[in-house]
Amino acid sequence: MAPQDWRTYLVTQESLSAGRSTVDIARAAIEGGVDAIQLRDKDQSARRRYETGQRLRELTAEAGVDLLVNDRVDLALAIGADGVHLGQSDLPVPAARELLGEDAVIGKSASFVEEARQAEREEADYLGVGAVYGTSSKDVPDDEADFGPERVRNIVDAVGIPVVGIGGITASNAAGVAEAGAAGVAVITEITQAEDPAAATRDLREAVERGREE
Ligand SMILES: Cc1ncc(COP(=O)(O)OP(=O)(O)O)c(N)n1
Ligand SMILES: Cc1nc(C(=O)O)sc1CCOP(=O)(O)O
Ligand SMILES: [Mg+2]
Repeated sequence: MAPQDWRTYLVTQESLSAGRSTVDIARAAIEGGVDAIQLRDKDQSARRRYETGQRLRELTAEAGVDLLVNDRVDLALAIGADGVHLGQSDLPVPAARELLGEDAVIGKSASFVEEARQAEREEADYLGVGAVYGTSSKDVPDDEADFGPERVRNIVDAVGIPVVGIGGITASNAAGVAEAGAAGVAVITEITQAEDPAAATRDLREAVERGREE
């Protein structure tokens, strides 16, 4: 599936998963109809993420869900992921493309219009734009924090590649992010901390669909 068709995108973080494993959360999110999963778990060793990534690859391949890896091109290659999500201080998109190949899906983080334009010039396939709302899942600098759907709209209007909103997104505010022009939403805790992660994924998807129709 292409990034413009992603409605819901799970970013994994086992330490925020209420005692459940990333593989169990991913399985439930797949049951709930998630479109893409990013292996993040930044606090874990490469070896541990490799082992988790192999399981995620099996599950996502069977379900037709896209699998991306946060930051690490080597890990993406090792587990046969569909692509990688790069931040502002990671490898430039063309260097990652050289290693992963033309078919890889490469996403880039952008919090400002100029970062978004630069990512598009580098031929990123999609943008992760945040933090749209307040989040305690990651430390975000003040000028990138809780900027609201208006900045999502500004970025969507400035580029021609799909935008995924991230940061503090829940089923209650996701429609507003989609209404601002985002193709979909990426979340950690809305799914990982939910009592029922499959239902949380379904609720998020419904909210995005509603926002897209506005
Ligand atoms: C979909 C998506 N968007 C943005 C990010 C943030 O990436 P980055 O800025 O590199 O921060 P870390 O996640 O690496 O801490 C993301 N991971 N996914
Ligand atoms: C990984 C990440 N990146 C962000 C950014 O703004 O780039 S915010 C974030 C954490 C998202 O977690 P939650 O859905 O629990 O708020
Ligand atoms: Mg990163």
